[in-house]
Amino acid sequence: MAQQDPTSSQEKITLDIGGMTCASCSLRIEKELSHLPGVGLAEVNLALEKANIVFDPRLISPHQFVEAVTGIGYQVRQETYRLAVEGLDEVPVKTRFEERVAQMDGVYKVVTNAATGTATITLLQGIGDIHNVVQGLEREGFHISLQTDQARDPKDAERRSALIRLLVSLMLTIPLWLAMGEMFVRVGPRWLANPWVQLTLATLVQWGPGWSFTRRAYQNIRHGNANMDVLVALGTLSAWTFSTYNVFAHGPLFFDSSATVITLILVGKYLEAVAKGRTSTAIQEMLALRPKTSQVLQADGTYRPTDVDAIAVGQFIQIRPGDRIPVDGVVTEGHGLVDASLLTGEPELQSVSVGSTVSAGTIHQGERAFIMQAQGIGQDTMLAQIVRAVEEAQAGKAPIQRFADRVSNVFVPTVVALAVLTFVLTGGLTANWTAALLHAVAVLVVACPCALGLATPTAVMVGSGMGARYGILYRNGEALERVSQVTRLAMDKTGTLTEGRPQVIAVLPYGDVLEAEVVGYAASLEAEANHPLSRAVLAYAHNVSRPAVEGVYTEEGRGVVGEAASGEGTVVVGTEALLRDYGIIWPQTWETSQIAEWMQQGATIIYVGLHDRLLGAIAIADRVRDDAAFAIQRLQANGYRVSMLTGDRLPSAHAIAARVGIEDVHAELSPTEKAELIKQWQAQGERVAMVGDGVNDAPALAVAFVGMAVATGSDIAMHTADVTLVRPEINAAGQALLIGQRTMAKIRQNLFWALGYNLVGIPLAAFGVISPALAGGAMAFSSVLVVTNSLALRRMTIDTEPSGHQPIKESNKLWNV
Ligand SMILES: Nc1ncnc2c1ncn2[C@@H]1O[C@H](COP(=O)(O)OP(=O)(O)OP(=O)(O)O)[C@@H](O)[C@H]1O
Ligand SMILES: [Cu+]
Repeated sequence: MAQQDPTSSQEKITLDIGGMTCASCSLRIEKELSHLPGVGLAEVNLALEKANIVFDPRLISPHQFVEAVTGIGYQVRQETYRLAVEGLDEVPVKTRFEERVAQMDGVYKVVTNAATGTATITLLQGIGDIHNVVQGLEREGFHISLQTDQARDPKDAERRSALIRLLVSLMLTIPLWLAMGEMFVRVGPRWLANPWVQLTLATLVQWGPGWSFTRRAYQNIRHGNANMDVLVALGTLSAWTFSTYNVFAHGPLFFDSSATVITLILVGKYLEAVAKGRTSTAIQEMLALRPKTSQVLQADGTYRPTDVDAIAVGQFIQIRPGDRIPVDGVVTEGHGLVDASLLTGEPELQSVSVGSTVSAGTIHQGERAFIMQAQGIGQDTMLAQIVRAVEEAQAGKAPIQRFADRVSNVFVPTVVALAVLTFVLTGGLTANWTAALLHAVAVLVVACPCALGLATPTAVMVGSGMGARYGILYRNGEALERVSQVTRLAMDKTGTLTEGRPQVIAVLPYGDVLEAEVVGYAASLEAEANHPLSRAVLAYAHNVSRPAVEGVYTEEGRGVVGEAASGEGTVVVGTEALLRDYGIIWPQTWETSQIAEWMQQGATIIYVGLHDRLLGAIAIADRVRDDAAFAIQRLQANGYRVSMLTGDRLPSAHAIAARVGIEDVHAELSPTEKAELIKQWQAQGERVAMVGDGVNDAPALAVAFVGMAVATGSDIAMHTADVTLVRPEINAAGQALLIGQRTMAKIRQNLFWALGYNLVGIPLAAFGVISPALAGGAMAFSSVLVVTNSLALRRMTIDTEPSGHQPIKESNKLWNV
């Protein structure tokens, strides 16, 4: 596989695809793209209208993707911008400009006009960002102004023209209904019954608003594909052709059928598009969290409103009460009260002061303004990362969809065959070829491949959007599906069940060793390590002198080792076993009762040794997360087995486990042993979700059926985890499982409905129980129903109280100093 070849480079792009009507379309595009050279993976999402492509940029360029997609009759949506460029009338400037622009990310086409001094740049939607292009060009020394700031969303235009088509179609069809009614109830003007009037109206519908179906059907058939349009076009065209023939042959007319089917399907498709648009509201809401302008410090010392896109790293920004924070950064003056609920789902306001980090998209709810300095802008902000993560999850396919894809692949040909069969059998048996044709037409238009195609992706979109609202990010549709099957949770102790902000609570020097010596040596080593325990030691040792050490390295899950620069020997900090391994002689009787007592209270003990001498021990305690006990109890009440895995000693582990209500404790595990244990459980048929913070549990996260990473700090780019919990709460793990279950239930419901609809609808149509017009209406609304059903997921309540159980009300204070 290309990804495993170290010499190949992989890039990923997302294209916006237009013109798809059902799963046959998305599968066809997928096939076309994945057969291109240099493409590793191509996934096309029908609901989002997006194609995700992983490719090797040295073998293929995005231009070829666009050609491939348009070549089989679909469009890649583009955005067009006009720029005024200074000096464009000089040939060298013009040439250089064209060269530069063409090389920029996402630029599909550039057309310059020397006479007007303007350039028209076409960007591929989803890849190109006009602000980046403009900034890049300005860095190259061009003087540019953007004339149309916001490209019109091509989807809006599509939707508008769809609405116009549907209204035109409706206006032309209503007279046909009246003509129909006239035959029965004798109302309405007589001339409507005139065959020529009917022919005119139906022809206008068929070749006006209905042309889009015929055109796309033709394009599909020409490329060896059969999609929904083929069914609609075949059905309506045969009704129309036969009626037209009958105008001359004086036979029965059923122009109203073809026109009604077209009108109803246009209505259905329009409603479907509107509903599909709503499945991504979670992301749009998140993007709207960014303000347009903010108060940025100018050279003259005043704060003035500045476009958020123009904020640079290092600039100072004034955040007034009620302001939205524009970029990621750190507070440099004053303090604030930040509401991050829309970003992470965390309901409580966080108070921030000088040195605290703040994230773009959060809201300042305090009384007074504070000043922050920009650190992360644009695509680097946590908000941007979250949005990207959600978008990626939404675009990917859940495994359950493969089933729908398989059905879709043969769906249209099967339906066409059934329609032919209906025509031949009904005609042959009854000799009524008019009825035979009507039945066949009904079969063609009642069959709905779109509901089947939309069943999974719309639910995945709404589900992952719901997750984002609660600060739960699924890596892809597969992760969403997997969490629904979890049977057991393995919880890491440090940083997961506890807050991951451990503090030194006591130092116990051995013999006549000085406390400063114990702390000093420990700090020298810990300065080079990256472990929550290191931070605790360093914070405690901030005014203790640290002896120089060399060649420091980390013994994963055991401690840190180095050489004293003074030549006194090896310095070791970590577990008792580690110190023994390095030849430190353990004193027979030494304060063991004191240490045991600390461990009983949940503290972690680390030891410090030099050469062969024990210098002492440091006790470090971490607060248990506020909601841990409640969340664990809730998980257990919901039937999950919960276990604790830790590298720490058993007594300390038991102390914490008792506090949160976990009975199954596995202590003194190395990172690989944690992974082994999970493998063992999985071999016994359990599906394990490992919840960890990514420090020393990456192997376990990787082997687990589901890896859930509790995000620490502002780095949520945890690409190895299936689920990232942005909100630092254990309860989020349970909510992640719940959202997965609900989403999968919704998908099953959708698939059941979509399949059942076709299984019932097609026979009914074949036996003439439903007329073609009714069939068309049913088909249109069945897909609307599927999307609406997915949207109902948004109303799911993720309550935070356990059902029937009271949260344990126990003091969370770990240490009584
Ligand atoms: N940087 C370090 N300094 C000192 N001791 C360490 C260090 N890293 C690990 N240790 C020792 O090794 C033990 C196991 O470490 P490990 O990182 O595997 O687990 P942990 O952080 O205690 O807990 P958990 O496994 O729950 O995350 C720790 O309890 C500690 O005694
Ligand atoms: Cu349909």
